[in-house]
Amino acid sequence: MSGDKLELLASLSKLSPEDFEGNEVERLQFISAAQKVVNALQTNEEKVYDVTFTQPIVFSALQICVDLGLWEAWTAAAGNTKTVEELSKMTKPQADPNLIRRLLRLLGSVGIIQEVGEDTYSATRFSLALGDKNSLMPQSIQCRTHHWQDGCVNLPKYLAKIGYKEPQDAKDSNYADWCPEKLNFFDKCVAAPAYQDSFSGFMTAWAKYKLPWPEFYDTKSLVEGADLTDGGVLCVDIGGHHGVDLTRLLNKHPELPAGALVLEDLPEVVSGAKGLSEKITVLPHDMFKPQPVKGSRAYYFHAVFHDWPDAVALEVLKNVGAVMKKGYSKLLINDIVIPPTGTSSIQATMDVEMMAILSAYERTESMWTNLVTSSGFKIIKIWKDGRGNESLISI
Ligand SMILES: C[S@@+](CC[C@H](N)C(=O)[O-])C[C@H]1O[C@@H](n2cnc3c(N)ncnc32)[C@H](O)[C@@H]1O
Repeated sequence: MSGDKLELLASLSKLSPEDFEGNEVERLQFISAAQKVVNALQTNEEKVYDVTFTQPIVFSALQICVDLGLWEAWTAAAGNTKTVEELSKMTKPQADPNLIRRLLRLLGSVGIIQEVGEDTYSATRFSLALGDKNSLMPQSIQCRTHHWQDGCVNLPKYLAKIGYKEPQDAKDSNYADWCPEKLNFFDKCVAAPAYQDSFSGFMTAWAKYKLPWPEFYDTKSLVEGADLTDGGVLCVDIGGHHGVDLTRLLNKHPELPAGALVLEDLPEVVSGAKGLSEKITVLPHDMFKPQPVKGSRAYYFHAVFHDWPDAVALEVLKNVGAVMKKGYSKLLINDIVIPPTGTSSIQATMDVEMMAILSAYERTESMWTNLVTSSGFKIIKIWKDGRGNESLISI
């Protein structure tokens, strides 16, 4: 290889997130450019090998090491350099050392762990996180096994079965088609606590990654225009899961009184909300039933409408519209707005996964306008997160 290519390789291989000093847009542009380089350099045979052969088996190896408690034990041992023999002794039940050797060789070859010598490995930032439940990475791996994996495998068969119509039926979904009990996604989560836990872990990890909404939406004017006397409510977070978004709002406005923030989700979901501020009222509620909190300053939905096709989303909007106070209440929808061009792979993946799991979709600006106007609302402004992922639609 020529000297300048070697120099370029050497400097690129030293890059870390810290080199971008919190400039997320630049970091993401760099990743996208690096992926284009890989695409340009790979032959078709290498590409098909990677997508069809490498990626599925790498995932299996990750899950097996989660099941064997290997990541957890290795992280507890500070991720220190270990031999295959030592690592296989950490597994429970104790696995055959040669089985572990072969899995680790695969994971070393794709950079999940680092090979430092013959049969010897050290941990990486990612493998350490795989062994730390607080990072929510093990739960996220489990979530693919519980939910995404079979849904993705079934989608081609399901689409052929329904004549390649765009899935729009929230009940007769691809998920229900493959699920042994024929349940839909959220019903399966309610029926099987382990499935709810893995989904909650994945979603909490993803919520942590997102830019907090009070950083790109003007929450100050929301608070200043609110009447919080006599138990007035500032914000109801509908489908708010474990309350991360209300916590972020409270962190920005710590002066808010108790009761000003209301977290709503299904009972099986809000029961998992731990360590919330006492200022946040937790209200188990099914959003398909009439909204119990009337005249709040804001009704906030984050990544909720992307779970539902328009016909169902309209029912939810109707329930909220019925309790909003004219000229005072605001509807805030924090979700992806698919751009006309240049959709990121994160946004496009979310869109097609929503098809596979829920017969749902991400929406373009005109799709949002149609949905919102069909329920008698009007978009006032779309606030972008500045990172090219989500936007806050203020109505
Ligand atoms: C994709 S998650 C988004 C959670 C959270 N807003 C966030 O952004 O992290 C969708 C949420 O809608 C909730 N959900 C589903 N069906 C619901 C229903 N009928 N009533 C209330 N919440 C529901 C789920 O439990 C889940 O927490």
